[in-house]
Amino acid sequence: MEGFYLNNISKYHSLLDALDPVPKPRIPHGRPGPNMIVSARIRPLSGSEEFPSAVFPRRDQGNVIDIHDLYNHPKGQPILKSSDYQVDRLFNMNSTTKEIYEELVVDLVPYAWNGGVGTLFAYGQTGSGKTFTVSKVEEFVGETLMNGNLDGKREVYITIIDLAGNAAFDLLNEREPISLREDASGATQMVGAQENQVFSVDDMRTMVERATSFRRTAPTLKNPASSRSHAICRIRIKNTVNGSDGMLYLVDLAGSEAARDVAVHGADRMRETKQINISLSALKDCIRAKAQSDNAATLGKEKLGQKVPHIPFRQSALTRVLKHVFDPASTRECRTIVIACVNPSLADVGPTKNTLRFAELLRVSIPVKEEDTERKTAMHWTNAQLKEWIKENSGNPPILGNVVAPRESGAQHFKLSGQEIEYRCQKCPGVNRGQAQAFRAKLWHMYISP
Ligand SMILES: Nc1ncnc2c1ncn2[C@@H]1O[C@H](COP(=O)(O)OP(=O)(O)OP(=O)(O)O)[C@@H](O)[C@H]1O
Repeated sequence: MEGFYLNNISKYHSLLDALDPVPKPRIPHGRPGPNMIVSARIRPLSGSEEFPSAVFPRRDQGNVIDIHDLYNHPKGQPILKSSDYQVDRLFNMNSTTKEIYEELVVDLVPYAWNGGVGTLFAYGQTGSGKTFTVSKVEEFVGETLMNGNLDGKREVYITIIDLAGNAAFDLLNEREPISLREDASGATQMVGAQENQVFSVDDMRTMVERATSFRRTAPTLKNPASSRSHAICRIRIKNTVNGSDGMLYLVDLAGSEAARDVAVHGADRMRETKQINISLSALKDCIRAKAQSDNAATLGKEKLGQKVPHIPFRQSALTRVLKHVFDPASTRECRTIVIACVNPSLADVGPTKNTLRFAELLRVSIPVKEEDTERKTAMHWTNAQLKEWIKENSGNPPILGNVVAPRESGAQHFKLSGQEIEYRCQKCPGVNRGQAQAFRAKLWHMYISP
């Protein structure tokens, strides 16, 4: 496949140039639930990358990511196959980890400081930037915890382990094997793992670096130092006065690798890849089931006696350690942040689509109709109200030429942010009330709400 892409790079560029410059709008299907945010980070192409980017983020248009793949049409010329995906938060090639930390992660720290359980996962294909992101986030978390700006007195302890298949190892103790056992309360304990107290930012940095040096890596086609295990950094924030301890779990998952990527390696590597993929698949099942269960709770389905999904957290060591995130019986409040990491290269477009398809599945979506009164109002405006709203909200530069007089068909034309838009009201032939409302919602979403 890479040969096909390589031979058709100029064709790819010409197909991209011919694309409609106004991307397809995407109607949001809801807004994120309070306890789970699903984000994506697109890393820059590396200097040595021979393929162009196939990933086009639209951060200011509802966090949509367009992917343009090249399809080898059996009966003729290659054609573009385009798809788009939407996440709750999107970070593009220029975003720094500091920005990601400040926009997405920083709130988890005071949340855990005050007794909550916060978890961050980075997942994605091998070489997509998971370790790059999580290791920096760990450093920033250390700074926030240790800078003395959080109220109250706490003690901070850190444990860092890695999981390879069902075996677990202590990365703060030279990768000594440890065991995972359930205690009487059903919580999974990392038996034998060191828990070190952290007194300063430097302490935290040193421990994270030590753990990284013991992490198991091996070269893959995409990454010469690919992490072949899942690393879990657990930070326990002990409340020495009262209340329960807060927890932060920062999880750098092993990269998913397609069989073709490991084809050059031996049977052991194939087995290892299979193990990684099995545990990632178990994790996906659990996060997905949890998202559905949260959705059901939000919509009140469980009250109506409808079945809530079973969460299979016993399927792997990884999901057992992270049981608190999924366990419906848990009484502790948890917040989870998912970062889907993406390498934008055209050669990686297949795994990228898988990563983003899964990110979409994880989103807990609270229906906009029921929850977002502002949007609900937007959907019920009259045409005169819509005109007024466009006039007032089109920002800078304002709508050019204002709203053009209605045409015979009943359609109105106006320019918003430099783009000509045709608004079709319900008087237009073939447009019913619902479609007119949906169109207003689309406008709202694309141009105003983000
Ligand atoms: N946002 C970024 N900016 C610059 N370089 C990056 C970025 N993200 C990743 N890289 C670089 O890309 C390479 C692969 O990144 P990294 O090791 O974090 O990938 P990974 O997803 O953890 O891979 P694996 O699953 O194989 O361990 C590294 O050389 C890293 O420095």
